[in-house]
Amino acid sequence: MTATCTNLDKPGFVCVKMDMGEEKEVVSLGTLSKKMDDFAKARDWEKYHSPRNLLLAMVGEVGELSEIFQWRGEVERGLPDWKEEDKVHLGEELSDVLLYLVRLSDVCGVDLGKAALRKLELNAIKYPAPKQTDHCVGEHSSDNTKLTEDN
Ligand SMILES: Nc1ccn([C@H]2C[C@H](O)[C@@H](COP(=O)(O)OP(=O)(O)OP(=O)(O)O)O2)c(=O)n1
Repeated sequence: MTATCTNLDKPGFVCVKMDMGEEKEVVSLGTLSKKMDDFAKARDWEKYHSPRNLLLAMVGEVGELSEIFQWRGEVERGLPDWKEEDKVHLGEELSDVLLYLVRLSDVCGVDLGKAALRKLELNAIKYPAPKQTDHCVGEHSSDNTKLTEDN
């Protein structure tokens, strides 16, 4: 990722220029956090958005998310056999969990993006990637990245 710019046509989206030159539209955690704050303020719901309430609400939504997978047996990546409406429902429940998580982090004064990046670094130290053998290592560093991403 090399540069970002605000996409004026699509509020909430940020256009990110990737290393290979292509552009991608993404939504930042900061945007979600701000929108949740606006949502709560507009309804005078800030008094309900205490850390404990938000945590319980999030856990409730994790339960709703779990129900979607309940009794289905193992599910293939990409959900190729799912109906479109089930995928939409999945997106809604995933969003509820994310929105409460973002809001919880916000009211606790935790910068979730920063904390998550730091945690990824700690994870990499705790679980080092296996050393690549001559057989695996390609000529370019991007080959090494690919190996890590696939793991
Ligand atoms: N006090 C509240 C209540 C709701 N929401 C927002 C965050 C969630 O994204 C969504 C949750 O709404 P519901 O509690 O109505 O839950 P569902 O949308 O899952 O509906 P249902 O439980 O009927 O399936 O609304 C919120 O911020 N604060």
